Amino acid sequence: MSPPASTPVRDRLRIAIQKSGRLAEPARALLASCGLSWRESRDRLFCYGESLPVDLLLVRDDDIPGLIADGVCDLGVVGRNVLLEQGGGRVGNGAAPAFREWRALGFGGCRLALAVPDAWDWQGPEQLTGKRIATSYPALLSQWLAGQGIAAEVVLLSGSVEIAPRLGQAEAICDLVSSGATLTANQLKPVMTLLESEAVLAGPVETLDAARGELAELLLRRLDGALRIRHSKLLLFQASRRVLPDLLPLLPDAEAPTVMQLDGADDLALQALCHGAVTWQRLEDLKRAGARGLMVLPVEGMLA
Ligand SMILES: Nc1ncnc2c1ncn2[C@@H]1O[C@H](COP(=O)(O)OP(=O)(O)OP(=O)(O)O)[C@@H](O)[C@H]1O
Ligand SMILES: O=P(O)(O)OC[C@H]1O[C@H](OP(=O)(O)OP(=O)(O)O)[C@H](O)[C@@H]1O
Ligand SMILES: [Mg+2]
Repeated sequence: MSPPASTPVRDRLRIAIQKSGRLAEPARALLASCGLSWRESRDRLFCYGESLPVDLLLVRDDDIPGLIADGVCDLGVVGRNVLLEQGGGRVGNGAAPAFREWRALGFGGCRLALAVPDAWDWQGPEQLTGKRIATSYPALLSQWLAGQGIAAEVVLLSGSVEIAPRLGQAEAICDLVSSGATLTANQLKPVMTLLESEAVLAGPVETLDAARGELAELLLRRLDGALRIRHSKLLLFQASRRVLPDLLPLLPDAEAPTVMQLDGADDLALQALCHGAVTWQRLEDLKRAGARGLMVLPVEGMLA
């Protein structure tokens, strides 16, 4: 996308993140783990990138897709729910897609679900025909209803959607669910999942210009490394060669372990990068299978 004539060309990359809210801190922490650091402006709405020419813009999450579409920022961290809702809304209005998901980031997990009063005997989506459904996600709900071939009325609310059935504004709702506590507190039950969501790195559909494109590539490489090792641990231990066939099946999530021979012909030192949880239970299983001197180390960084 070429910037409007009045927009000066930028050679610094600009990333929008939520100013405050669920995604604010994890987004910042993830970018910091990619080696980015910033100096904050006094109004705390803009952070100037110090370690790399990558600046942060602190905004409401709902504004992030539009800022990317307008070229005001290059990338953004936002819920998939918001990105797809706004994308659906734009396409519904005849606009071309301007932003897309570049990476799933593994935090901010929730789902967009359809919920009905506990008392309903839920038989299936056709029960929604002619009903009013309250939601803050009209585009995603309308798409889903159209896909199911159901004619229902979409009632738009910007928040506190779960209370709508009790207020008589709607018979059902479609909203984000995480623990399910808000639904339960409002005597509602989830019956369909429309979307599994998490925080994503969003970027433009079109490629960025050379300078910012290179910065974005660098950031993506670091991000992929950071995401890959997020739950990884380095496992060090020793074992006899003959128990290796018993140990390896206990490490299904490990990259091919490094095996070093120790002085005694039968003695090995092993080093395995495990991408799944290394629990106490797992360590005890490995010990039982013949591993000795087990040690679990955190992984600070990785570049493939
Ligand atoms: N209950 C939840 N559990 C986990 N993640 C959630 C939950 N609710 C929302 N999210 C995710 O976090 C994102 C941000 O939620 P938050 O409540 O902070 O947004 P907001 O109130 O719209 O903030 P803003 O003030 O920036 O507009 C949501 O779009 C969604 O992707
Ligand atoms: O399943 P749960 O864990 O209960 O979470 C779901 C609730 O969380 C979000 O609301 P939030 O707390 O952000 O309030 P808001 O919608 O008024 O911003 C969402 O809109 C649901 O209401
Ligand atoms: Mg918001």
